[in-house]
Amino acid sequence: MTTKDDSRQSKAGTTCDTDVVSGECSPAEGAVGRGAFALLGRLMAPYRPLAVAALVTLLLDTIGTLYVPTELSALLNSAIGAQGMGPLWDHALRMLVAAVVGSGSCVASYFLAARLAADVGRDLRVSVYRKSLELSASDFERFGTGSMITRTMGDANVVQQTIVMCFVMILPVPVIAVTSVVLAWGIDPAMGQVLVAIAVAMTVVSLVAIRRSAPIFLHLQEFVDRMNVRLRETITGVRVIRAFGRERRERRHLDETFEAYAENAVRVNLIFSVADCTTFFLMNVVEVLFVWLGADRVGVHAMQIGSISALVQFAIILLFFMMMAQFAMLQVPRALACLTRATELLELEPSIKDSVREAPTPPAEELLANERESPVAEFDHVDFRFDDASEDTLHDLSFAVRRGEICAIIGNTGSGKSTIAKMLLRFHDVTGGELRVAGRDVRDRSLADLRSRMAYVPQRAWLFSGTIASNLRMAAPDATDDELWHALDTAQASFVRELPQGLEARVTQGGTNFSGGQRQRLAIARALARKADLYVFDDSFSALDYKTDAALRHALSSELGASARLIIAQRVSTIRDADQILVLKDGRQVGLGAHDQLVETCPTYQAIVESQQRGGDLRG
Ligand SMILES: Nc1ncnc2c1ncn2[C@@H]1O[C@H](COP(=O)(O)OP(=O)(O)OP(=O)(O)O)[C@@H](O)[C@H]1O
Repeated sequence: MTTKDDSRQSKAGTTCDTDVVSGECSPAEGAVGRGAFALLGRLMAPYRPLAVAALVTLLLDTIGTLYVPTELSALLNSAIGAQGMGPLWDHALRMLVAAVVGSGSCVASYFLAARLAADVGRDLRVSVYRKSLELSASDFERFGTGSMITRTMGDANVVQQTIVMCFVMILPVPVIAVTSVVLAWGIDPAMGQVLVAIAVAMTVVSLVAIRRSAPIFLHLQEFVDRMNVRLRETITGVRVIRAFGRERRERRHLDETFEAYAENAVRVNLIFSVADCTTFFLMNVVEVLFVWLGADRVGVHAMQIGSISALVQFAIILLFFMMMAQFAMLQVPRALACLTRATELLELEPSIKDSVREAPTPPAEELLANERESPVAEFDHVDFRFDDASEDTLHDLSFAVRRGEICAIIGNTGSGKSTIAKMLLRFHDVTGGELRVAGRDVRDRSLADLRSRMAYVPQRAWLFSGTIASNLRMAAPDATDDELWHALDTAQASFVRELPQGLEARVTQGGTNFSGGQRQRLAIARALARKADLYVFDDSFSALDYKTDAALRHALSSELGASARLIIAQRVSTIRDADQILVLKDGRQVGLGAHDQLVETCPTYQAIVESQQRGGDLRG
C-alpha cells in the first residue's frame, strides 16, 4: 500500500535529484524551457512605457559617459595647442553638461529599472502564490513545500535582480562598444583596431567564464530548495531530534547540504575571480598599449597628445562594462531556469477545479426539491486511488450521511477514514463511482458552493497565527463575539474564558502555544462557528478525556441536531450512539449499521470492541 510519505516524494520535473554531497545534477534539470521567455514577455507587457523610459535614460547615461572623455581630450589638445581660454571654457562647460546629464540619467535609469523589476517580481510572486492556492493537495505534493516556498520567494527575487542587472549592466554594452570603437577609430584607425582586439579578447574571456559557470549557477536554485526542505524539517522536528539525541547526525546532514551549496558557490566565485583578474590585466595592457603606441602616433603627428587620455578612458569604460556584463550574464540562465520553474507551476492544470463536468442544470424548483429529499452526502460505489499509488485506497464504498443523523467511521489505521473526509471537501476526487452532495455529483458543484455547505475539523488541528477570534472567524467572518463564545462553550473550550485576553488571546503559528487538547477544541469551535449542512470531525475527539468527549457529544447533539454529522473516531465510546457506523478495513467497507447491529454481525467491529473492552476503553 502506498504511504503518505511515498506520495510526498517529489516528481515534479524540475525538482532536483541532486546528490547533496557531490552536488551533481543531471543535465536535463534546470533546463530552460521556451515558456520562460513567453512568461517574461507576459510579465513585462504591462510595464512597456517604464521599460522604454529606462532604456532612454540608459542611452543618455551612456552618451554622457563617453562624451566626457571626448571633451576632455579636446580640452587637453586645446590647452596644449595654446588656443586661449575661450575654447577651454567651452570644452569644460560641455564636459559639465555631459557629466550632469550622464549622472542624472544614470540615477534615473537605475531607479526606473529597479521599479520595473520590482513590479515584475511582485506580479510573478503573486501569480505563483495564487496558483499555489488553486492546487489540490496532490498537485502541491508534486512540488514539495520547500520548492513551493523557493518558487514563490527566491525564484521571483532572482528574476527581479536579473532584470535590473540586464538593464544597467548588459544592455549598455553594445552601445558603449560600438560608440567607443567608432570614436577611437575617428581619433586614429590604428588605435581603433587595438580597442577592437582588446574587446574581442575580453569577449573570449567572458564567454569562457560564462560557459564554465552557467551550469553551476543553473543548479544553485535547486540547492536552495534542498536547504529549505532540510531547514524546515529540522526546525519543525527539533523536539524529536533532541528527544532522540540525534542533534549531531542532523547537524551533519545540514552541514552536508550547506557544504554542497557552498562548494558550488565557491566554484563559481573562483571562475569569476580568474575572469576579473584577466579583465584588470587587460585594462592595464590596453592602457600601456595606448600610451606606448600613442606616443609613436603623436610623434609622427598622426594624432594629438590629449587624445591618448580619451582612448584610455574609452578602453577602461568598455572593459569595465564588459566585466559587469559578464557577471550579469551569469544570472541570465539562472533567472530563465527560475522562470521555467514558474511556468511549469503556472501552466499546471489543477487536478481539482470547478465544474470539471458539464452537467445540465435542472430547473430551480426541481433542484430545491432534490436537495431537500436527498441525503446531505452520498457515496455511491466510490473507489479512490492516489495519483502515485499502484492500487486503490478506497474500494466500492456506498453509504449516505443524512440530515439530523450521525454517521461514524471506524477502522484500522491507514484504512482510508481521513481520505473519505477529504473527498467530501473535494481535496481529492473519486476515481470510480459517484459522490453526491445534496443530490448532485460534487464535480458538478462549484468548490465554493460545496465547501460552504460543510464545516470541517481536520485530524491535525491547525491554527493560524493571530488571535482566537481571528481563527474562529476564518469559518464565519461575520460572527459576533457572542456567537464565537457560544461556539467555544459548545466545543468545551472553557479554558478561553480564563485567559486574560479572552477572544483576543494570541495564537502562534500552528497554535503551538496551546496544548493538543486545547487546539482540538479550538478547531472544533471554529467549525461550529459556521452554519453548515454537514459537520465533519476527523478524529477530533482523540485528545479529549472521556468526560469532555461525552460532554462535547452531548452539546453537539443539542446544537447540531438538524444538521448531518460525520464523525471519524478511534474509540468505540465516541461513536456507539451514532445512527450509522461505517466499518473500514484496508479501504473496504466491511460493516454498516448501528452499534448493536454491528456487534452482532461484523467481525471487524467485534474485534475493535473487544480490544477496547480489554483496554477498559468503552466508557462514556
Ligand atoms: N497523499 C497521499 N498519497 C498517497 N497515499 C496516501 C496519501 N495520503 C494518504 N495515503 C495513504 O492512504 C491510506 C489511507 O490514509 P488515511 O489518512 O485516509 O487513513 P486513516 O484511516 O485516516 O488513518 P489514521 O487512522 O491513521 O489517521 C494510507 O495507506 C496512506 O498511507
